[in-house]
Amino acid sequence: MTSVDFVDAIALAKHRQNFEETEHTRAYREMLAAVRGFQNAVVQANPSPEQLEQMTTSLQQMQAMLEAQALPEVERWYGRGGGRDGKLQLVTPQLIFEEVEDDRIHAHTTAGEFYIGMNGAMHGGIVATIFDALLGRMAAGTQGRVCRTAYLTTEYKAITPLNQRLDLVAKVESVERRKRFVTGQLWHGDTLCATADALFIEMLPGQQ
Ligand SMILES: CCCCCCCCCC(=O)SCCNC(=O)CCNC(=O)[C@H](O)C(C)(C)COP(=O)(O)OP(=O)(O)OC[C@H]1O[C@@H](n2cnc3c(N)ncnc32)[C@H](O)[C@@H]1OP(=O)(O)O
Repeated sequence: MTSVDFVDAIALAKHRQNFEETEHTRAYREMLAAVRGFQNAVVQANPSPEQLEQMTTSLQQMQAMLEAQALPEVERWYGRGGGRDGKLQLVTPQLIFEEVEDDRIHAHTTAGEFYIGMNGAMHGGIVATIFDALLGRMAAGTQGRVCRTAYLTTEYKAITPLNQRLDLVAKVESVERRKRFVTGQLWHGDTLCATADALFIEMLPGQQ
């Protein structure tokens, strides 16, 4: 495939769906887990000036090491993967997929302190981002349909807690031509914390 082919979302998505986890990519997944751990720690501490200087220098060194190896999107591992452990990504807490059917998904997650809004509640934008990832996976279904979000509406019904298991349910409500209407629920135990409804549109060849 040439870089021109990757202007096409379907070509890019199909290329990226074809991803086999190896020992090397599992080590990358572990590194991302360490980044999550770091993010959770960094929001909770007020380090001393000496510690801050030391950490800033170390982070700048790691950043330079990564920048020297930067790759075009098509070649990166980031954003790929799937299966039970979900994608290699940092934009939401890790989603664990327990059941994936063509019209229903059950997943769970536990969000660390990094995703805090205020007073122990998850940030509302993160709740919506979790739904975009979950409902996007629902729209893709078991066949890996390539879809984009046309709209996503989220209702916040109760505080979404951090550091506790959250259960996520998604359903396809209806399908009309390229349109897939999907809904989602986010539960903490018996408490319904948030709901979402969204429209995903299946992409046409040539669309970005
Ligand atoms: C390689 C990467 C690809 C994989 C992606 C994984 C994505 C994960 C999910 C995302 O977060 S995507 C990022 C956020 N979404 C976007 O950036 C999408 C921006 N919008 C668009 O690109 C276009 O608007 C879109 C592709 C969604 C639709 O444009 P089209 O020109 O293909 O569709 P068209 O306008 O012809 O509409 C098709 C049908 O959907 C309906 N429709 C479109 N947008 C609508 C809307 N907002 N509300 C209600 N209906 C809508 C439209 O009326 C029509 O209905 P009918 O079939 O009944 O005629």
